[in-house]
Amino acid sequence: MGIATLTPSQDPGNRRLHRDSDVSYDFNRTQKNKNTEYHLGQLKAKLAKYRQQLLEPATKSSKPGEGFDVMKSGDARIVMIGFPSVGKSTLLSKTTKTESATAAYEFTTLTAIPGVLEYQGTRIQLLDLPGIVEGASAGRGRGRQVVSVAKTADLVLMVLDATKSLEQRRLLEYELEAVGIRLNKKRPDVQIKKKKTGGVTINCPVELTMTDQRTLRSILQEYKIHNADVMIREDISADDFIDCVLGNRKYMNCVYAYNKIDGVSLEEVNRLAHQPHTVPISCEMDLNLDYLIERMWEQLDLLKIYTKRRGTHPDLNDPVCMRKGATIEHVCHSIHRSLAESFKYAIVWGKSSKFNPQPQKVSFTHRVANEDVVTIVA
Ligand SMILES: Nc1nc2c(ncn2[C@@H]2O[C@H](COP(=O)(O)OP(=O)(O)OP(=O)(O)O)[C@@H](O)[C@H]2O)c(=O)[nH]1
Ligand SMILES: [K+]
Ligand SMILES: [Mg+2]
Repeated sequence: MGIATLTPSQDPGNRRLHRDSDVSYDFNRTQKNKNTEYHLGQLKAKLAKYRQQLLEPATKSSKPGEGFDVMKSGDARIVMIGFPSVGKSTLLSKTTKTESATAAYEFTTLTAIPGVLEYQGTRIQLLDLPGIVEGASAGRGRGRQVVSVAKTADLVLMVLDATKSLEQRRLLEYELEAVGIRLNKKRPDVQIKKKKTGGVTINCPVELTMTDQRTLRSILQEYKIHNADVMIREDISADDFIDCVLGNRKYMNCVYAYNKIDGVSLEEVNRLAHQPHTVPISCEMDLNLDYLIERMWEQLDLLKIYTKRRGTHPDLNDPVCMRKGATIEHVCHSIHRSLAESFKYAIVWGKSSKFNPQPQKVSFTHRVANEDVVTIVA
């Protein structure tokens, strides 16, 4: 039992505390941990602020055209991130009709090269990029350009060399995290509403096991937020909270592809295959590439929308693919450019219909759900 449940009225004079040395020891330790966590929380808030300042001038001064300006095309974009010579270009050449130069030396690829993956009736842009090096996010090599292109993707494909040290994955994750990308993580359920006066109120119906309100308040103070209503609906850490205060984090899905498994033991392949979001492949020997594409497609989380002309059956063979959060307006645009102009209303059947299984008449701003059937009335 936690000592915190004892109130003075339940235990006058704290007799139990004095008699039970184990408990008092625990109490001290908990107190000490709490202080450590508090100071660590403050330190992290300062660090995050400092990093942000480091990143800002570069983002502002970068002129259009300085990055890799490749037009987005197709239903979604996947960006390949990896160290030099792990096989990114080989993978692009194997899975798309685009040839990207490959060679045994590092930095063969010096710019962004787009290819198109065709899968399940969808066209997905796969972007080959230069390899990045440690310190990329701080400006080494073309690292900053590469990691900023990563932000434009719907999915990050981290390409790793199965014959190299396992450290490489953590190093790459660090580079992406440094520019505000969070991989395979949901945006924490936290709302911060700034006010003019009234101080800080923290509403938290769940128990916080990784941090406490004192730490969260000090983080707000660090960012000069002195008046705000904060609503926390899940057990977050101090880092999560800093992410929410900064508000510019990008939460992205990521698939880890370990290439060159032709050079490692079966045990190693087995171990890699059991890690979350991980697919072992060999580009050279054409191993597991189909499965990689299947897994990436799943992680893209696209919505399939079936269109139906009035008085006919829906066309189940040719869905329109949309990103999560898409509205009827997006559906119109992807059917035909001019459809949005003559739009009157739409009828939806499926999960997004308020009357499901009955249809609903909706407007431009209605959000569609996966496998909805939509009729556009123009
Ligand atoms: N053994 C083995 N070698 C591979 C495999 N895939 C690629 N390679 C080799 O790895 C080397 C680098 O491949 P690239 O595709 O140029 O690698 P990259 O990641 O695009 O490299 P940069 O553009 O320089 O960053 C080439 O010599 C490829 O032949 C594989 O599955 N197994
Ligand atoms: K190479
Ligand atoms: Mg390359």
